[in-house]
Amino acid sequence: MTDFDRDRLLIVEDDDGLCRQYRWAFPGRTVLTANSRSEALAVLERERPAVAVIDLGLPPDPDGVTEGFATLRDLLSICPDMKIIVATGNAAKRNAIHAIGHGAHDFYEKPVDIDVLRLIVDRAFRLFELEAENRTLGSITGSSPIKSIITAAEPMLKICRDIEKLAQTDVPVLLLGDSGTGKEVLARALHDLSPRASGPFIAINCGAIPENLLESELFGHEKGAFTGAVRQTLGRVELAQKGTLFLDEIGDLPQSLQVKLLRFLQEHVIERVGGRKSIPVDARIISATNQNLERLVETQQFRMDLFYRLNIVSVRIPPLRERPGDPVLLGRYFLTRFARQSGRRAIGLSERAAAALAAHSWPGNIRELENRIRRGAIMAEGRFVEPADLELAPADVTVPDLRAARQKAEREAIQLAVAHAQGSIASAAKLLGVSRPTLYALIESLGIAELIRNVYAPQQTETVTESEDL
Ligand SMILES: Nc1ncnc2c1ncn2[C@@H]1O[C@H](COP(=O)(O)OP(=O)(O)OP(=O)(O)O)[C@@H](O)[C@H]1O
Repeated sequence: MTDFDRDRLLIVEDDDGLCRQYRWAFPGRTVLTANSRSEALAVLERERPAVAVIDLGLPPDPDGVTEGFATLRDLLSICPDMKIIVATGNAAKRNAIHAIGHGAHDFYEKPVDIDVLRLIVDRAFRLFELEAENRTLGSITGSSPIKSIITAAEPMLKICRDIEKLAQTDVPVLLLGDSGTGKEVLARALHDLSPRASGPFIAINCGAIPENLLESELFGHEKGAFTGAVRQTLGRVELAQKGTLFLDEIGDLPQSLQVKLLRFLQEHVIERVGGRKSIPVDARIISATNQNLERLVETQQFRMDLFYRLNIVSVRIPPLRERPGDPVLLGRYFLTRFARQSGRRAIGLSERAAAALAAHSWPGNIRELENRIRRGAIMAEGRFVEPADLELAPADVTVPDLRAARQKAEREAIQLAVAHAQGSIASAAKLLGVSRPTLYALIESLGIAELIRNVYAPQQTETVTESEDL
């Protein structure tokens, strides 16, 4: 959902008196109020506020926080860009921190100090504005430097950086990756970022065209070259003059045409079918395949000399299951896009649907994800797409909590340091930048004393075994 109203503030609060107070507290902004989660969602859909303040204690659980958290989750599922500030009663800092962990922008403690809240709200609006500008400039691409590539996964970000560098050169690039991993999107990005961007980008799928038509499709033909050749026709290679030629499924190129393509790569000239003239063509070549070209070379189905010409630089694109976080990021992106294209109301991914996306193995990669989300956007009955709408089995919603993640990291760091220090706790403490007693305490609290004793420090004198501290 993109068309937010940048001055609308949603207050979700079940106390009518407080609601009235809030209405006067933000001059210059349109304050919308809701008493419950369902009202908040209705207002969100109608008015699209950029910032919300929600009381965690909402009916039917006014003394607890479950309904407040459910509201936070639902609002963010529909509008992940929205800035949400949570109000916590009774100095319950733990809840506030928990809320931030679940995507809230900020929190404040009740009773309300309007001046403080106004500052927090102003800051949230400012941040929203800035992010909105960034989104317009760079579209919602995760943190990807290339507009058309939505990703936040490190291996793909590295590829985007490589593509940016390769775009400045004219070397042939071979894109390797399974079907639907985005080879064509990357080929186009390579062209768009290159000095050839104002020239044509011409793609041809070598596997999709029958062999007897492929030659003329690639190199063109003269009038009368064969029955039915009623006029001169330019081939894709020639059409790519001053631009980029993208040869998809290059592994399917028949042997006879491999020779002709090789000649073009060596001499930068082509001959149309039925023609005698050599025509110079200046085109950058990008090829792609999901086959193992080296194997095809070994079995002599693909010419080795052509392979080396095409494979000056190769880029291996990881399958979607090896891009942590991307299924959900891309899922939200496609959902927003489909809702906008079809003019339907905005819907979000339920927590269960996000977990199912993250757990699925994506044999069809991004094309499969796109199709499933398209289906989900049509089938969803409520405000949220559920796993069944995506034809996915529900997965466990197990988000690792921060404490467990920290303990795991600490455990690993300590084991590494003790191993490095060959069992000396004093040296390990130095390596880790903590005092020796602190390290002993940590080892004990993490329950790894025995492991350290037995595995990492079997022969040391100064080990955990004889620790005076433990
Ligand atoms: N990182 C990405 N961000 C957004 N959309 C993507 C991304 N990667 C791929 N897509 C979309 O996924 C679909 C499949 O991508 P693409 O056609 O580039 O894959 P491919 O590897 O060339 O597939 P094939 O080998 O089957 O031709 C396209 O609709 C494309 O727009």
